[in-house]
This record gives sequence, structure tokens and C-alpha cells, in this order.
Amino acid sequence: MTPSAQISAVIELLLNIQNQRHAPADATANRFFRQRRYIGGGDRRYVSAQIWEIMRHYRKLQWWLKRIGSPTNPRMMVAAFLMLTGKTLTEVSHLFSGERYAPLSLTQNEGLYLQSLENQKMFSDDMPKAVRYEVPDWVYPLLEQQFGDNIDAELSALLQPASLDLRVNLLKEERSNAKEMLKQEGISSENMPLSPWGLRVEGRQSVTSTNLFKDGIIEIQDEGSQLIALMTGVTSQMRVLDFCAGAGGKTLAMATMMQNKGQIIASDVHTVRVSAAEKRFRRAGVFNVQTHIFAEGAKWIKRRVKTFDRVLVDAPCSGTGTWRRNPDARLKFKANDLDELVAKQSDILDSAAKMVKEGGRLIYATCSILRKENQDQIEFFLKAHPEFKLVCPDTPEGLLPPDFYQNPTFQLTPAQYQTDGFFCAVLERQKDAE
Ligand SMILES: C[S@@+](CC[C@H](N)C(=O)[O-])C[C@H]1O[C@@H](n2cnc3c(N)ncnc32)[C@H](O)[C@@H]1O
Repeated sequence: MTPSAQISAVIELLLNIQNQRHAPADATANRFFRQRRYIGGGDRRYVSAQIWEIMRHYRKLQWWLKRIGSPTNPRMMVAAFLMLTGKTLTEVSHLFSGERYAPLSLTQNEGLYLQSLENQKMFSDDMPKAVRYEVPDWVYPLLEQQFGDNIDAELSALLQPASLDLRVNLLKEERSNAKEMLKQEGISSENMPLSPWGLRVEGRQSVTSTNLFKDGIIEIQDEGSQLIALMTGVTSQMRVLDFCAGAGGKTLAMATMMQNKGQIIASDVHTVRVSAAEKRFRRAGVFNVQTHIFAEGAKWIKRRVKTFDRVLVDAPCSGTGTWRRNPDARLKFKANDLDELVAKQSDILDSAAKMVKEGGRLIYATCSILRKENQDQIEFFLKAHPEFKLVCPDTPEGLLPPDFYQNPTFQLTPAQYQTDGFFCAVLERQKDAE
């Protein structure tokens, strides 16, 4: 593709993303490329990279265009993006050439709007902070209250692209061997600073096409997610329930901790996710897991009241901690979404708590950085459930970083730990008084 044709594809994809507001942007992008097989690998990578950058600067681009009185359509967003990332008006005019496969030529008005962006930077001092950091206006005050003086550091880190993190399946291979094998497949990685299973890959690489991935030796999993699994403290003698198992990321990590022994039940309400999890369990050689799909009625729960040593609730949440990976999610997040999620999490916690045996533990986790879903949720739960107490993790020594053993709750953020944002609380059901 010519550079102009690439820009044309970027504009078209951005229009698709805007029109399919309810679909995640990466799903829309995948569909877009599937329908245009003629776009080769290199061009596809270029168009994707540009789109993710535009999504990462979406509010700022809209702010600039409104400020100069321009329409905020995809065409002007892309042109403004090019100007604000260093192209001159002449260069942008060449790209918008009007030739075959190129975007239509810039109109006189468009040229004038863009001229006023010459020598401007993406960030402007008089931009509101919520725009600068690409968070919804209603979310910014919540985060400001939580992070205080650290707000700028926290929100800048949340704007950076996330690293590509892998978890080595110790059931199949040592981390050092996996690292070497990955290198032989052309992918360099480093041991992660916090997780004993983790490898961090340099740059953007396609790990899913490696033999290691196909053979179940590695899984893609953020370091924060690996730490949550570690905080459950599961061991090979236990009976464990992963209440919101989804596609099984944390189940897989817990199965490794349990050396494929004991029993894990991986449950969820979402059939497709559970099927995906089953496929991953097979690939990873994990056979101490059974799956369960929740149906209407609570019989399944009733029969298993107080029978599990550990129950993990990796709750459905706002995903605000993963905004580095999903820049479009931040644009879609609404205040009533948060209220609904908080109510749902509370219901799930109530059901899951019933299953924890005396002296057993309930581990609550979210990939959210919002207090309402995290600390406030746990405070509310403890008021309603005095039979539970917060306790420090009892994970076998040496698996977690030392300070993780001292705290019953943990908030991870990209700024502080270079992980996604995660919250975790460990609670224990007290023994009934005689
Ligand atoms: C954060 S995701 C889980 C991710 C998964 N644990 C992992 O590590 O890959 C939350 C999951 O909760 C599930 N869920 C939503 N409502 C639920 C409910 N009432 N009971 C159980 N699971 C539920 C969703 O289908 C989703 O898969």
C-alpha cells in the first residue's frame, strides 16, 4: 500500500470503530482486516499501530479540533493526529492527495484548520486533566481523591502501552529453559521482577504462533494477574473454587501451584469463556480442574456450602486497571456502569462466601483501580459478614515479593509495579464458636 492508502485505511477503520460503539475496538479491527485480506501483514501492522495511537489520544484530538472550530470526524482526527505528532501541513496535504486509494484532497477550510495546528504538541498546558489523561470527566475526581499528589504519575503510566507478559507453565518447563526456547524462536525476554513464573517480552511479538505457546509451555498473562493467583496460597491438598473463572487464566496459574493435584472447580456464567478455558487446560496439560456453568437457581451452591478451602472471586469489574491495553474502554465507561458492577460484585461475593469452609479463605480480586469496586466493596462485605476477617497471604515462602506477605489487601498500579491495575483482598472465615 502507498502511505496515502494506509492513511485512507486508518480513517476507514476509525469510522468503523466509531459506528460500532458497543463492540470492543480490537474486535472491530479484526473484522475490518478479515474483510480486507488484500491488506498485507506490514500494512496491517502499520494501520493497527496508528489506530491504537489515535485511540490513546482520542480525547486530546477531539479537544484540539473543537478548539480550532473544526469538525471532529475521523478524517480530521487522523489529519490532526498526523500534525500533532510532527508532520507538516505540506506532508499531510501530500498524504491527502485525492489520488486513487488516497483520502480526498484537503478542502480549503480543512487546510486552514490544520494550519493552526502547525508546531503544536499533543499535550497543551490549558487542557483539562481529564482530557490530558484520557479519562471520563466523572472518573477524574474519583481518581484525584484516591491518588492525591501521585495523580499525574499514576495517570501517565496508565496511558503508556502495556508490556507483553508471559507466564511459564512450570508443569511443563522451568522458566530458564522456556526463556532459552523462546529465544531460539527469535523472541527475547527477561525474567519479571515480581512473579517467579513470568517472562516479559521485548517489543511487539507474535507469541501465539510459537511452538512454546502451541505446546502449552507459555500463556499470555499480565504480571499482576499472576500475583493474584499467587496470593490465593493454594496448595496441592486443597479443594479450590475459581468462582468467576472466565477463560481460566488464574485457574491455570493455581493448577501449577497445586502441581496438578487436589481439585479446582472453574465456574462462570459464560459458556463460551468456559469452553475456551477447557481448551487451555488441555493445552497446558492441566487435569485437576473441572468446569461448571452457573444456571438459574442456587442448588449447585447449596450443595457445596462451606466445602472449599479457597474460593477465588476474580470479579467482573470496570477494567479500569487494564486501560493501557484497551484505550477504547475508557471512552465508553459510564457512571451507571460502575453502579451496576458494584451491585453485581456484592451479590457474587455473598454467594461465593457461602462456599468457604471454616478456616478457609475467600480471595477477592478486580482489575480495577477504583476504590468503590475494591476497598469500599470489601468494607461493605465485612460489615455484612462478621464471620470473615482480613488476613495476610499464606502463600508458601519465596513465591511472592516480601512486602506482599505483610498486607491483607493490595492495590497494584502501572505506576507503582509496572503491572496492570489490580486489587486483591484475602479474607478468612473464622471458626464457628462452640
Ligand atoms: C475478570 S473476568 C474473569 C477472568 C478470569 N478469572 C481469568 O483470570 O482469566 C470476570 C468473569 O466473571 C464472570 N461472571 C459475571 N457474572 C458472574 C456471576 N454472577 N457468577 C460467576 N461469574 C460471573 C464473567 O463471565 C467473566 O468471565
